[in-house]
Amino acid sequence: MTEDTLMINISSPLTNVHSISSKKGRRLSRQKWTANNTRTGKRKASSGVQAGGSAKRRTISASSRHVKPNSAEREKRAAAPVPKLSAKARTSPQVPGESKEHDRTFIKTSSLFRNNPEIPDVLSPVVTQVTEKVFTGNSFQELELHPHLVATLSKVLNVTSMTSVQKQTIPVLLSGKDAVVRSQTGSGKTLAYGIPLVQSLQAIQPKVKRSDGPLAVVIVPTRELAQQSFQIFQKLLKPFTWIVPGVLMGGEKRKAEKARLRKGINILISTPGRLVDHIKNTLSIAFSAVRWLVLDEADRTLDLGFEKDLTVVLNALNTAGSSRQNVLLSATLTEGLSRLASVSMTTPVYVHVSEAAGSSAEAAEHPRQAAPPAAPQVDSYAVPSRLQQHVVVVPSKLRLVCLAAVILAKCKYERGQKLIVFVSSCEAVEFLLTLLSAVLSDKPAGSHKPQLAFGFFRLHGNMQQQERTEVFQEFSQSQSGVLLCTDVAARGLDLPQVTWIVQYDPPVSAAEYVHRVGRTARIGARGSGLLFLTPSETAYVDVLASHNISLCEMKMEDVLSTLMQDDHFKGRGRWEGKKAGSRELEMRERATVLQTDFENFVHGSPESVQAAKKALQSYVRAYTAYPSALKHVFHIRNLHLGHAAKSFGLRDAPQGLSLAAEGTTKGSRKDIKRCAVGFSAQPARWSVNSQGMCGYRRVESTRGVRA
Ligand SMILES: Nc1ncnc2c1ncn2[C@@H]1O[C@H](COP(=O)(O)OP(=O)(O)OP(=O)(O)O)[C@@H](O)[C@H]1O
Repeated sequence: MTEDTLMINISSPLTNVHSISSKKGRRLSRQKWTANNTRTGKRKASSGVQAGGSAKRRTISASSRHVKPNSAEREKRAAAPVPKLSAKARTSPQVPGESKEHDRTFIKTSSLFRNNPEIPDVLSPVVTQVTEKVFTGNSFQELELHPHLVATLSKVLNVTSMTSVQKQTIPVLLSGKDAVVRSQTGSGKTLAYGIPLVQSLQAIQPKVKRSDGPLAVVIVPTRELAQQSFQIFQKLLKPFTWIVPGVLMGGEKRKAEKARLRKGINILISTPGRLVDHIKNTLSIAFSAVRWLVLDEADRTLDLGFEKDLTVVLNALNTAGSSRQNVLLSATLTEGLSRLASVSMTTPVYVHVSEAAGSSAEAAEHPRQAAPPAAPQVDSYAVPSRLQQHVVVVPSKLRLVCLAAVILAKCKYERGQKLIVFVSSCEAVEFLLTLLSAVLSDKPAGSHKPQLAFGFFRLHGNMQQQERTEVFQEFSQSQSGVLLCTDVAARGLDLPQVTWIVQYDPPVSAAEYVHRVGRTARIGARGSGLLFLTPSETAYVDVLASHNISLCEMKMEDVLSTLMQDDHFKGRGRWEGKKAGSRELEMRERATVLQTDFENFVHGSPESVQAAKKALQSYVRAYTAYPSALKHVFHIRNLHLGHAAKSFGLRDAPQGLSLAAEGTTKGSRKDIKRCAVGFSAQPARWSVNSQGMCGYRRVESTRGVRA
């Protein structure tokens, strides 16, 4: 046994893998790599707990990233008494059908709590958070809208008073002007453009006919947002049945879409790629009647590399020649968006709600015309005032158990909590879904069927469209549960009653942070966010602060303390009621038990090991692709591959980890566009140094990279 490893013997009934949802697709994907996977009857874990070992002290040194234990500390540890080990493992009650698995004894879990970098205190700079007032005291009746439209707003959409962005935007758009609209997430931007659009189309005489084709084109970055916007138009158009909305998006059958286009769609909602597809291949698409162009989440549409597609769309619209109103909206205006505004718009009105909120009432009444926003304002993002933002600093090795503890705390020990967990790749979403749902399930007494007290859902770009739609609807309607997803769910989605946003893998920019966290605390509701950072990534807090975003630190120990409520993860209970510090020691032991469960599960079958490796590979690949402006925070050389492997339930850093471009699947490319950068053109060779840290150098090989 190494200095770093000790064995404890934990016996608890272990369960078979189970499915967590009635959905066939999800069940199948889980069963794929879990069919042979049973958890061992004996769990042997190394807790790394020393009898006299108090919690590692935090230091305030922000520069101490990946600090190795100094020699004095190492000596102290070496000298510390090591708990006596049981020579023989206790066996757990045998579950029928698990006898073979029980032969797998003496599995070691190397210490979770040793050799971690020290956790610096997070000193979030003091910033003045930009806030916006969500509601105004003004009702829609004050506007000159069709009475049926006002009635629909209150009866069908259940809205009566205007939000700030609606109060400022609707009159501008009703007057026929172009607008660039920025207001915080969940503030009602969809209706801010939807209401004037419907008001203007219903007033056209003679009445609009299907055969007129598109009168309005609404472009959104994701399929789910396209569906969501389409549904809102369906509701708004209830009294105006002669106006037909329609949606076009990737993943749907082109032939069916062509048929609908032929029949006639008046309000066309589409993702950019699919619209370009139809512009190129569908004869019946004609833009001569278009009067409105709306780019919702316009900065994201550019981010995703759709700039080319947008150029095709704009050219097609411009060639058709009709004059039209242009509207760009986003909670995060960027330079790219302003550039686009100057390309496609004439003297737009800039509606910036946060500016107005902080300035005089008169300014609030009169949005600025034509002048683009001043530079500092562009970088200050407003976030909902009832959003509580937290950050937790967790060493790589402990990430997985901390995530599990957060999920248990919210979903098992509290009621009615709905979480969204953002991770960086499709592979990691799939892997975590299977792992967490298997390991965090309960097995009620007298039953061999594991049960989850809450549902897990997943959403990423590698899923079939039908399943994406089903999951989106299911999670929307669910009262509680956890949605594991990539950034496909970061923008625009209005999922009701989401209470927590967990950013397990940090986002690629402050703007993406704002959009992700904006899936909660919508339209004046409360909500919370938790950002996971490793000790080497704490400078990200300063990056966010430069955009006026302030986070409050949550201590890792507080997160892990949930495990004290869950006797599934009870070790031998050696620390119970003993001297001071015993609670922390027991908590560490429980964390180790949980990690051992994860590792046993992963190493229970070659398929699951493979899935873990694939997920780790995609994580590392995503890590290499943070933009250069964030390399001082997220640099691959700061990533400890062995520690990162632990957070995927792997006992060691895998050999031959391929980071080649060919390993990137179609879906993950879409979801983590950043990951494609640099691999195919200039492959790098990865290596792990004696401390297990990653490094890379450029190589000529086109076959990619190996650790
Ligand atoms: N005037 C209103 N009164 C009450 N609820 C409203 C009002 N306007 C919109 N809402 C509701 O607020 C929620 C958020 O609206 P919406 O999705 O349009 O926000 P958003 O500003 O576009 O957010 P994001 O920036 O995240 O896309 C929706 O559920 C919508 O029905």
